[in-house]
Amino acid sequence: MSESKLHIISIQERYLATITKQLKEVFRDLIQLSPTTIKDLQNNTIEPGDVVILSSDILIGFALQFIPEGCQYIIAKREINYANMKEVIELPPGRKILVVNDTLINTNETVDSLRETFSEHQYFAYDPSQPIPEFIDYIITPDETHLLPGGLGKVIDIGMRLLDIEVFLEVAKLLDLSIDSITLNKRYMKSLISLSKSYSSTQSNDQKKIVKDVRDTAGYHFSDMIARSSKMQIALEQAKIYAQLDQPIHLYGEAGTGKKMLAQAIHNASKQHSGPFVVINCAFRTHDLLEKDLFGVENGTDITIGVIEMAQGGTLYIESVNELPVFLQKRLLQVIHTNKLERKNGKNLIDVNVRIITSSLYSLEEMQGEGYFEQEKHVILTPYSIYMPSLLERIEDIDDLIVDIKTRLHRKDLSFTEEVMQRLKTYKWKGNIKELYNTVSYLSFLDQSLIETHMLPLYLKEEKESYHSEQDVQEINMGKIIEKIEEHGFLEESISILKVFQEGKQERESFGRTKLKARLIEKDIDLTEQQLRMRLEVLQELKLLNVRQGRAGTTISRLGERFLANYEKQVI
Ligand SMILES: Nc1ncnc2c1ncn2[C@@H]1O[C@H](COP(=O)(O)OP(=O)(O)OP(=O)(O)O)[C@@H](O)[C@H]1O
Repeated sequence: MSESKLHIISIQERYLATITKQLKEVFRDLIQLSPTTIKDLQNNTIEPGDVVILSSDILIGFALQFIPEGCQYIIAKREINYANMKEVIELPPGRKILVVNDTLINTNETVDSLRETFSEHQYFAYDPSQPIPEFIDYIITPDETHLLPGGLGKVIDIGMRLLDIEVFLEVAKLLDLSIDSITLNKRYMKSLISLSKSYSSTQSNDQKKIVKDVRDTAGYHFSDMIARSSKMQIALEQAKIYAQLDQPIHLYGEAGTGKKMLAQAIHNASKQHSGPFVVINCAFRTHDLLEKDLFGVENGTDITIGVIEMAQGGTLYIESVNELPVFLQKRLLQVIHTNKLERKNGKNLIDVNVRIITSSLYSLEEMQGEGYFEQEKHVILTPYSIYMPSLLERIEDIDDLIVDIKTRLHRKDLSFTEEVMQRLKTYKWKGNIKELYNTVSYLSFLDQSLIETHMLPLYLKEEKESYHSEQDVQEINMGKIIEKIEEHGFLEESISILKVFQEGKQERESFGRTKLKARLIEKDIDLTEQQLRMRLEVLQELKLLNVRQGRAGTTISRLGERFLANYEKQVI
């Protein structure tokens, strides 16, 4: 293995995980990889002699301050994954294809790659500020299907763009790796296949390899955690008390809510703070592998140490603990109770002193419920658990969180227009704080001091459905909506209209008036053109429908879906 490290720096966590996986597949154990998102980049992590890959040239200005003199850096050239292109190859020539990606820069890059290789078709970059062209035959997207406007015909998902072979050749040269170009080429081809859509969808979770490294640094403290909201303050108060108790702790909450950050802060406030902080994720590992990775294994004199031993004197943070099979939970519980560990095939008991913190999307009670583990119930590893609220539950923290990321990126000067702030505050943030950080990091690198709506990434610009309204977050006001529709005297018809749109959504279809009329006739509702228009106008006014220009047509909104679901419950 090379003495030097290869640092990979990216804005988006999801992209970072994918390219790190690709680099691991190609270089295997020839080099040490150190992936970091730009927001988590800290001083002194990159050392002279190391090599750095920056996921985009917009990071140069910011990242250079962390890269010591004499360190080489490479801008990651990205390429579409040809292993996913079968469907495109099979298209008859001359198709008109709309390309949808998360930002206009990325969309244009993807269009360029497609034009270069599949020049028999015409490509159009999707720009949400422009109407969608009428004549589109297909849509191509690199793993961004959630951004697609509805009802636009056939979608081909070509998967995330990966690193170009040039990046690998350059890294091998800069780090003087002992790998010849033929082997490197072969492994590169293999990485395209193993990271292709079809390959990963035919694999079971068990076969998937883990992306994250087990060793981690605990860089965060309680003082780093933004907590203006009462829900977050409660979580922090509990954590501060539990940190001193020397007991295992369970953290639960949606993805990206800061569970790992809190685990690090607990570690740093605990007796174990000078010991290691080790992370293992139970998802995507076979039971056999999990056993070896956790407890270690002995084969005669050949001993592999597991993460529990690695965390000796420190903290072991176990993510996705609900994926840990019961027989291993029982063994873990035994370690917690006895402070003794037995390796797989081990002859002796080993003394261990490790603080365990587990995390999951589920609470301990939920994990005890049926369905998570075939027949057996989850073993309660600890009675101490902390709920991490979602960003929507603590939306009053958003201003401080935005200031925090701007400070971390030395972009305190960056400001947002009122409209942008409004969008940030009403967006659904399904990926929670992680997604907020990715978004603000991206905006910080646009080289602008004032962010206006047209500069926002696609998902914030266009997807009205992704936004919540006051009613949506709190209680949807059923009575008021029903009253409003009943004023016009067409409640039952409106429910049928919403149902048609709901069915359409499941079939990924939107409707123009003609198609809608036909579907309603099938339900024995025959409305004139004018009656239909009036009903649609009222439903749109109540935000139960999203009406889009051009071929995108009309679809049911999130509020509409919730209204319908509640209405049906009430009727039953
Ligand atoms: N309270 C907070 N204050 C400041 N930053 C935060 C806070 N919570 C989370 N973050 C930021 O959000 C990022 C995501 O948090 P983290 O990785 O801890 O979430 P997670 O719940 O462990 O996610 P997952 O379940 O997806 O692994 C962190 O890197 C951190 O930068």
